[in-house]
Amino acid sequence: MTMPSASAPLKIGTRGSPLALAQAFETRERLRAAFDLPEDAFEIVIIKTSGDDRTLIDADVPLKVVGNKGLFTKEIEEALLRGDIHIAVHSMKDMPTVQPEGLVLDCYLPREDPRDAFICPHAETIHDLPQGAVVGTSSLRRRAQLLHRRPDLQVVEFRGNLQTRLKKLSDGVAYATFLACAGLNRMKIPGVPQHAVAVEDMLPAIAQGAIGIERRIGDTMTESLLVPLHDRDTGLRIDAERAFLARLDGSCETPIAGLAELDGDRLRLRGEILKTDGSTAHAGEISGAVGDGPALGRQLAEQLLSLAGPDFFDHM
Ligand SMILES: NCc1[nH]cc(CCC(=O)O)c1CC(=O)O
Repeated sequence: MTMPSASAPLKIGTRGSPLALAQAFETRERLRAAFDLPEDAFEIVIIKTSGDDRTLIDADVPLKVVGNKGLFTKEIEEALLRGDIHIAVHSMKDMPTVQPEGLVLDCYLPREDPRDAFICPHAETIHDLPQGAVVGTSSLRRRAQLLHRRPDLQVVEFRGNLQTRLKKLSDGVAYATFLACAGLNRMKIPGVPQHAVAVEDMLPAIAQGAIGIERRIGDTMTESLLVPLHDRDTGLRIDAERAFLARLDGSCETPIAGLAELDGDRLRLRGEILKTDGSTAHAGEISGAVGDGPALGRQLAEQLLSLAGPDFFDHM
């Protein structure tokens, strides 16, 4: 196969946020090491997405009103389809369960810590928060899970990059907030008052902590370059979690959480769906052979759907 080179570099498409760039650099480094290539055999191509639009992001409206799935990916996928880039690097948590015609997303880097991080200078867990404390988050899932366990808390909308959010904490706008451990670990920001949240307290978002690499169907050159990058265990876990999500996806506004873990040849999948206000939650788990992840995901989804009943999805 023809290797990428300085005169014909492999073009890596990414958003321009610090986290997205860290993920693109990790992808480049893994490719470079796998094929012993120089850095200039790769070109990082920054693509602006609707999700990056400042007027939308900074406006004081909940993110769900702006739109959710696909918000950060549409323009990048268009560049991929046009052939402007060879691969696109994504946080799998932000990816819809179905890709556009002509694209495939089946290469996953080794997953980072999937847990949420509790960011608070004064407390270590959500149970230590004072009665009625104000917590900032724009995530419907984190809001619902938090209120389910601590109905006394007050949740406020919290947006902006990590630095902005930390400033808001020190300014007293909120007492605590949450971020994904994966993002914090990948950006290697020192001095953040963070504690990983037990998954029993807050089950992560589907695919949290996983990076996926998308390509064009039929681009066999790129396909073979990605072979050594794929992490099998991550793939088995993400396949189970995304099958669970796909079966529930009709309920687009309902907070959904899920986490698959491997133990030898067994896969254990935990899942949870909640009312947005945290008043009700339905959780369950299922175990089976590692290769049966997608079937287990669908089964667990069916289980939770029947527990919840038809009236649960009031936003459908
Ligand atoms: N929705 C934004 C987003 N997409 C992926 C991550 C974190 C990294 C990851 O989960 O891989 C974040 C930020 C956050 O939740 O703190």
